[in-house]
Amino acid sequence: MARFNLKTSTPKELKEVLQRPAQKASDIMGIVTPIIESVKQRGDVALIEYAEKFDKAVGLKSAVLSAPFPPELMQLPQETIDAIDLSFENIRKFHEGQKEAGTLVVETMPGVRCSRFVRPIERVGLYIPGGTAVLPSTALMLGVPALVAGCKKIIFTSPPRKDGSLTPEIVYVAHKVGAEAIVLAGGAQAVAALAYGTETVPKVDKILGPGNQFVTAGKMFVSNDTGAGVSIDMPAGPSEVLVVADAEANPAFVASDLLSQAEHGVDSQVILITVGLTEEQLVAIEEELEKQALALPRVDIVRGSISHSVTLQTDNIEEAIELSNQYAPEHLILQIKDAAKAVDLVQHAGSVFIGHWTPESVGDYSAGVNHSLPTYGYARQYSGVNLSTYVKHLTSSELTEQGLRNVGGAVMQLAKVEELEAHRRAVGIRLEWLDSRK
Ligand SMILES: NC(=O)c1ccc[n+]([C@@H]2O[C@H](COP(=O)([O-])OP(=O)(O)OC[C@H]3O[C@@H](n4cnc5c(N)ncnc54)[C@H](O)[C@@H]3O)[C@@H](O)[C@H]2O)c1
Ligand SMILES: N[C@H](CO)Cc1c[nH]c[nH+]1
Ligand SMILES: [Zn+2]
Repeated sequence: MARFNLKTSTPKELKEVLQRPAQKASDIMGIVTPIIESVKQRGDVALIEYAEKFDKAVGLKSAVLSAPFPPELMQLPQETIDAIDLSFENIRKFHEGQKEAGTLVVETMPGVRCSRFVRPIERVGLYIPGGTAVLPSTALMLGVPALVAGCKKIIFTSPPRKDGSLTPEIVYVAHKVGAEAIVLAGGAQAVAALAYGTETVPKVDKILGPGNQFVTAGKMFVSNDTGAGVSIDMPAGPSEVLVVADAEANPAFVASDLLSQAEHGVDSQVILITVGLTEEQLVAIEEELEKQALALPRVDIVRGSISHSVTLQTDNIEEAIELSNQYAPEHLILQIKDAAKAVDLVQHAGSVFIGHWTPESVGDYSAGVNHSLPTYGYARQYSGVNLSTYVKHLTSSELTEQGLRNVGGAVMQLAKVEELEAHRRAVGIRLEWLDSRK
């Protein structure tokens, strides 16, 4: 990885090296717009055609597999079932813990009661990536909170395999979370099917899930189409990790964490920020990186992602976290002395992994935190998927006669300022009625 030193680099240089590779790509919208239009116009036929074209899936008779899912489609080794079940439970517990205590009620003035309460989003479409790697863990990360939140209709979508089938792990998770159907489609076409509906794909209210640039662009497109009436979770694109390591960090652990995200795709990006390391310590990490990378089955993908990844050298933790905040990584790993304390300095990150015994992989699969997180620097303004991603907050107001007397004057005055006479009268007519009874 190319090295840069905070002391000798200009702010312009730093901005440049911290740019995401995906942001350098051009005209993705130009590619996804005709795909979305085609699904809108031609429905299932288009889905099946795109599955043949992009996923090389043959023999697809239907674009949808509906529940109840046949047991033969979810045959799995017992150790995989056990791993899914354990992860399911941890994810369920953590998201269950996020439930709000109940209705929030505030009496803003005597007789003026304002409340806020929660309702689940009824129909959710969950995108499970399946291009370079099939990710049943994402099915867990998206499906379990939907179940906990009480969403009525859960629809999965994932690219089919070349023989037109789905991986049994995804079918098993769909069954466990009570999904109604699995759409056999990936990319922007899957997003379009969920947003507009087709002959067999039910339209949903919200689309969630990570994916490559085509998926992310598709989600952005449909969420901007007021005719679609669909929202999205966030832009969750190519995986990224930023590791902060000081002299206490084990070079082998640091390298393994960088590689765990580098292997996702050539457009993944991994950043290492070192704190006060000697040349010898830096070289030790670089050597580990090379040694471990060469032993990986996905070494070619790693070569691609490492080619646009960098090491930044700093002198202290404050500088390191400041740079990390500037980058706003999807995952931030702190392999430093007193790592838990440094979390106070973190302003922008999707999910933080604290200390030497917390590899990011535990969050990807089984710890309980969600792995569907904002990338491209959107951790500045978006949260990762969590229970609130699946619900809406409604508010209510309830006034007594006294309450209307207390607040009515202000309402009438502001309505007058805005020259909205009917608004003013809706209050005035009631106050007059109350006065007439005196
Ligand atoms: N941010 C997160 O929380 C998070 C979580 C998990 C995975 N990820 C990321 O999700 C991504 C998954 O990407 P993936 O590619 O493996 O799977 P994917 O399912 O997102 O994309 C595969 C689909 O892309 C479409 N596609 C491929 N080439 C195309 C082209 N030339 N034109 C139009 N459409 C095309 C096809 O329809 C295909 O089905 C990875 O980058 C991974 O790092 C992110
Ligand atoms: N690290 C990915 C999120 O960026 C999620 C994942 C799934 N499987 C393995 N990892
Ligand atoms: Zn991962």
